Amino acid sequence: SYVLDNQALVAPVLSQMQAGNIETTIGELASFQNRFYTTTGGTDASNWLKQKWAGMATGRADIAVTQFAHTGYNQKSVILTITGTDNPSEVIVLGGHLDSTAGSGTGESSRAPGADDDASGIASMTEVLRSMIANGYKPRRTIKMIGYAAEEVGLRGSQAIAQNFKANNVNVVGVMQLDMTNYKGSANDIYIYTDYTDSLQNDFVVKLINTYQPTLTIGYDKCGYGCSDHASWNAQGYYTSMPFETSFTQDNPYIHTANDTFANAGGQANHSLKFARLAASFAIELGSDGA
Ligand SMILES: N[C@H](Cc1ccc(I)cc1)C(=O)NO
Ligand SMILES: [Zn+2]
Ligand SMILES: [Zn+2]
Repeated sequence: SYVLDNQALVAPVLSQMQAGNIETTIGELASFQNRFYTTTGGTDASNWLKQKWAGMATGRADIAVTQFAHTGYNQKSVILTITGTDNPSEVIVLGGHLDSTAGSGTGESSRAPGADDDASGIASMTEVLRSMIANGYKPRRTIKMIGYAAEEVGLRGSQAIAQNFKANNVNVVGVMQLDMTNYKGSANDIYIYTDYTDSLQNDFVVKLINTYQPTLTIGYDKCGYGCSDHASWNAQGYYTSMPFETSFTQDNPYIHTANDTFANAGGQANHSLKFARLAASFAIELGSDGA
């Protein structure tokens, strides 16, 4: 439910989260020449993320990491599953995309670091995972973290996954998308996007920010189109939210170029940490609810 009644579980996980760890993961992902959905870099990045998350989950029998193969291109999505203890059929999804692009004509040697778009989102999720494990957190519901393939070419990875989940009647109770979390280009800290998302869940997200990160300021905006993977889940009727780094007109000008670097987002991950903490509070508040 959207009642905040798991503060004792949320607080220690949030306090342990650090920007430096997010910076490290952004650097690792940005070091691939590109992560485009049809290149070897795109395939290598997917395999790398699977190995990284699996390594972090060592010793946790309730955590599994799999790859979701897509038809028509080699890059696979990566799905980490933390199986719930006593209410496992109800599922929370945190998502970001692992592919990157340098724009039209991206090929094997194209440089596309995608530090903000969307290494920042993957790195934010990874820090959530690390702190949950460090604190021995075990959810009652199932929590899935998904690195989508092929977002840049039409939300293709998330569309396949959301359709698959719907076809299999997976009871996803909430989805949060983290796409671009580290470029602070606007006055407010977190912008709640109101199109292709769910308004009641968005109100819950605002409550999470006001409760767990009360110094942060909130803005609202719209993309006007399906601007990231949340739209794939929305299309299948699932509740989604997309907290975003800036207002629509002030978005990161470097994305989809070789200049989407960590340095060009300010050379620190403090903005991403806000989104990582929001994602952690979202997953733990919802994930700790019984049937
Ligand atoms: N279209 C999105 C980028 C994007 C998303 C939201 C806003 I506001 C501005 C720009 C993309 O490239 N996602 O990978
Ligand atoms: Zn993106
Ligand atoms: Zn993009």
